[in-house]
Amino acid sequence: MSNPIYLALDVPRLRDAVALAEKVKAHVGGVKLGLEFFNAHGAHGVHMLSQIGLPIFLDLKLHDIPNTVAGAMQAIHVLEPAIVTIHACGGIAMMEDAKAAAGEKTKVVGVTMLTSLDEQDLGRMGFPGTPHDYVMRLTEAAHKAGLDGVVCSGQEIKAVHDQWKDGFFVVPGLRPEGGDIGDQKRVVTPRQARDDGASVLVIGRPISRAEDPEAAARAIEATL
Ligand SMILES: O=c1ccn([C@@H]2O[C@H](COP(=O)(O)O)[C@@H](O)[C@H]2O)c(=O)[nH]1
Repeated sequence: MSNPIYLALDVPRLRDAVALAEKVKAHVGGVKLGLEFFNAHGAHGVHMLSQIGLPIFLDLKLHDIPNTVAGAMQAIHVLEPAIVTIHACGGIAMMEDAKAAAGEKTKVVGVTMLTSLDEQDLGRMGFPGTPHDYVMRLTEAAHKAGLDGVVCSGQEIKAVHDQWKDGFFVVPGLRPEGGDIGDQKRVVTPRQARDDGASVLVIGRPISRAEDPEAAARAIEATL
């Protein structure tokens, strides 16, 4: 089985991102380039990281009208990402058009509810109900729209997997036992997320901010 860990490269300088990926590449299955990286380094940065030889996950969380999101998907086609994220709450038509515009080898996954939010946050934004219900509703919509899968927290992955047996599921908000959770709220360990059905385990700061990132990645890999 391939390594499900994708390292989130949320570091400001391109050369630091490349050096970090080089350091841990034996212990991860791919790299995730998000808004911080892509807005700073764009396509050039993606090409630089591609040279390391790991699959690239573009975590762009696209969220706009269908025509605009489809155009963005076409624009990144040339970068051949293995995975791209869009926001599932952008609607069924937006998700359908995004999937249709993506390259054949690119998995398009819908972000359901950010792992930095909890039930209280939902209520404060005017959405009654639990994270579980919110995630399950958006998962159903993403499935209906023909996406490859969703992004959810490790607290919902089991239910999501039960509802969508052959889906592709990305789980961030992961911390080794006792790790600092920072701004994340719905958190589980990498091992629990994997056991409950995650396809991809997104891990950033527990590796990138460790004193010895290579040792941290190796230790997390050993728990799986
Ligand atoms: O719901 C979500 C969606 C995406 N992310 C991204 O994952 C990493 C997590 O980083 P850590 O340092 O391991 O907390 C980060 O790039 C987020 O943008 C998420 O956390 N939650």
